[in-house]
Amino acid sequence: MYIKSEGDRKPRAAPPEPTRRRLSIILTAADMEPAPTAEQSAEKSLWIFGYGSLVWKPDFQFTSSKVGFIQGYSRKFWQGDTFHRGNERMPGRVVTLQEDYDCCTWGIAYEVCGEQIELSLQYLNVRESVLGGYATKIVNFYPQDEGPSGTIMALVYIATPQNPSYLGPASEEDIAAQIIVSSGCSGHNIEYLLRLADFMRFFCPEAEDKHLFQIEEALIAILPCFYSPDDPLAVLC
Ligand SMILES: N[C@@H](CCC(=O)N[C@@H](CS)C(=O)NCC(=O)O)C(=O)O
Repeated sequence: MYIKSEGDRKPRAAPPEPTRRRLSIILTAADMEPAPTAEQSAEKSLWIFGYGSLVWKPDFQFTSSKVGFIQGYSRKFWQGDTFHRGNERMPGRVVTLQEDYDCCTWGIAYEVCGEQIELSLQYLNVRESVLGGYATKIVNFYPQDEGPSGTIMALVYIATPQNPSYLGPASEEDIAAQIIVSSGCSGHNIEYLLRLADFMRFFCPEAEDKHLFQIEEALIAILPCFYSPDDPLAVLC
């Protein structure tokens, strides 16, 4: 099943060969854990959909994960961040979801079972809501390569325009310029952008995301030193 993604459908040019380090970071998040045991299957489970840093840094225990998408939203670098990727004087820019009927947003859904549920929600409440300004919502998640019958209800964290850190729309060039000068407790804002772009290139090559890749292109145009065919993150790591 393929839902029209943001922008055009044509696959992008073949991505640069991923270096082992970059792909190993992304694979950690997307690695399929062993099938749940019978006891786990009998346990309660919750699915959590990630579309920003959660696709490459979930940092909570989960039982399984699936790459896929949610419908009716587009991913935008419209949320300010004064902790993880910025500070009060120079807020960074991280992603949130904008309601957009014709679009879908790709990411990873993580299944948490049993005690993983409370532990993951406690952790994400601090990381996403307390420190990030995100609120929770329940959405339908469509796993890659599964039909409509495979739809899964998932929890997602969205930063609405009502939260105090919301920055709203800006040109991709201005967003790139803000990302270049921002860094916070979790690292540089450039890393946040490039790891998300890497995830999309390697796990969702068919799912165009114009906003994300235009920001990446604008950043590379400003700082060509940050982009070498083998590892754009070399300078940061
Ligand atoms: N809720 C989105 C965005 C999450 C996100 O990027 N949140 C920021 C909070 S401002 C974060 O956790 N950053 C951690 C980091 O940048 O390493 C997701 O599902 O991935």
